[in-house]
Amino acid sequence: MNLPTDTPTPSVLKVWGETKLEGQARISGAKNSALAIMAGTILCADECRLRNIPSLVDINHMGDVLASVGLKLHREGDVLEINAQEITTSKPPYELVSRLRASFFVIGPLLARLGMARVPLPGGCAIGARPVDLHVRGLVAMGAKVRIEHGIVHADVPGVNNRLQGAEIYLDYPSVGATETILMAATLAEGETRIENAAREPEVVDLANFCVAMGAKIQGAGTNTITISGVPSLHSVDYPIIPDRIEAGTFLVAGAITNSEISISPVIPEHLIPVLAKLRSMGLKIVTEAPNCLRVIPSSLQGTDIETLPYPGFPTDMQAQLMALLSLSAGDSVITETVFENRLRHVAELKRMGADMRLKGQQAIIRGVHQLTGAPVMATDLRASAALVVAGLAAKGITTVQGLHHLDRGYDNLEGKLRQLGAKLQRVPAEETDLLVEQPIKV
Ligand SMILES: CC(=O)N[C@H]1[C@@H](OP(=O)(O)OP(=O)(O)OC[C@H]2O[C@@H](n3ccc(=O)[nH]c3=O)[C@H](O)[C@@H]2O)O[C@H](CO)[C@@H](O)[C@@H]1O
Ligand SMILES: C=C(OP(=O)(O)O)C(=O)O
Repeated sequence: MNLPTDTPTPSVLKVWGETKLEGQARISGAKNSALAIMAGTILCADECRLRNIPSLVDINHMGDVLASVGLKLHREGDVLEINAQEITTSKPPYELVSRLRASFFVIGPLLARLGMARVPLPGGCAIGARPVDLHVRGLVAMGAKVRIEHGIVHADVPGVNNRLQGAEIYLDYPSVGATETILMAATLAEGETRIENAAREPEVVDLANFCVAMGAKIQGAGTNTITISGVPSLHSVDYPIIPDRIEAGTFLVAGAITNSEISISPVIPEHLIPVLAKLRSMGLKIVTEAPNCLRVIPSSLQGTDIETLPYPGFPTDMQAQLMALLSLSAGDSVITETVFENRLRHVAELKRMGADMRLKGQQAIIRGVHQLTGAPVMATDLRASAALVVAGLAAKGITTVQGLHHLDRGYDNLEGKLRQLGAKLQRVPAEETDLLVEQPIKV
């Protein structure tokens, strides 16, 4: 595929602080929609054309996973054509699958198309244990025989026609990935599948809309009960990916933390409801300039409490960025991370920059300070990397962010887009800076 390659490592990002931003940021297609929909193209024995695909290392890696099972991919700009007419194997290799979480989502479509799949346990951000038991239980309920051996999930559909059977599936937790795996598998199953306690995230709805555009029969996506009536086959489609609500939220925080007036588009404001509600409750003025364009206006900000939850609750993928903002907001705040058990490691890094915060179990307790100061910091996961960059834009002096492979996984040209708004950032080889983080600090 004609996609960006991994960042040559090690390099670090120097961020000059006390920046004012100005202008409009263009929001790319949603990473988590694009990745699931790329897996979904396996369902169609023809060519699919996906538009608004972001330029990300994760997309590149997902492309490699699809190519490894025989799909043909061609990318030009933000258009990605995927032809799944021929699938040569049901076994994507560990080296590719282990690079990202979403690679595991191919198990549902592979099983639906071929009646068998051999998929290694996935990778992704080290933000928790992230088991796949809910995915597997859903497939088993639909008639698959599944065993996990040597880190590989072996799934087979017994019977003469190798077709999964519709089933009633209750998810113990509204997992995004499990909902997507089961939804895709069910599109080609025999009979009706009902997913109860399904995830309601906009990316799940986008995947369902994509499947419906290919001829699938799906009702209820976006609610906690999704019903899928299996069809024998799906047809090719030309489909645009929704804008990335997490990238949009990150830019809103970038504007707020630097006391700047910027606008962002295209966005679907409805997808940002929990983020907008929280930002507005902190005192941030955000106006709708056009149906798909939001403008953030400089405002003095008050601390607040945040609890991450499945959609329409506050998204865990915006937690780190909000923490950066709360570190500079007046008064006390408490952030409770309920979705992933290991997603507060940026607390230690923000403390390096002078933030007043401490960890108590799954909570970060924050006391707003007047100023952060630039420091060498380490990105511990994807959204932590963005949080450190936006904190660096506000801080006094230079912040040097290491661990950029996280940033490149999920942000389409964040530096370029910020630079266009007037920020000063530069990627330099690690050896050209003497500010590297050596010791983790105690929280
Ligand atoms: C590629 C992608 O779309 N990634 C998103 C997706 O991840 P992902 O699909 O992995 O997230 P899930 O919603 O599945 O995970 C939520 C919680 O459920 C647990 N769980 C999940 C599956 C399972 O079989 N068993 C189980 O216990 C997880 O460990 C986690 O604690 O949704 C997350 C929650 O909005 C986002 O942070 C990720 O950015
Ligand atoms: C956690 C994330 O991604 P993934 O599920 O791919 O690790 C994320 O997008 O913040």
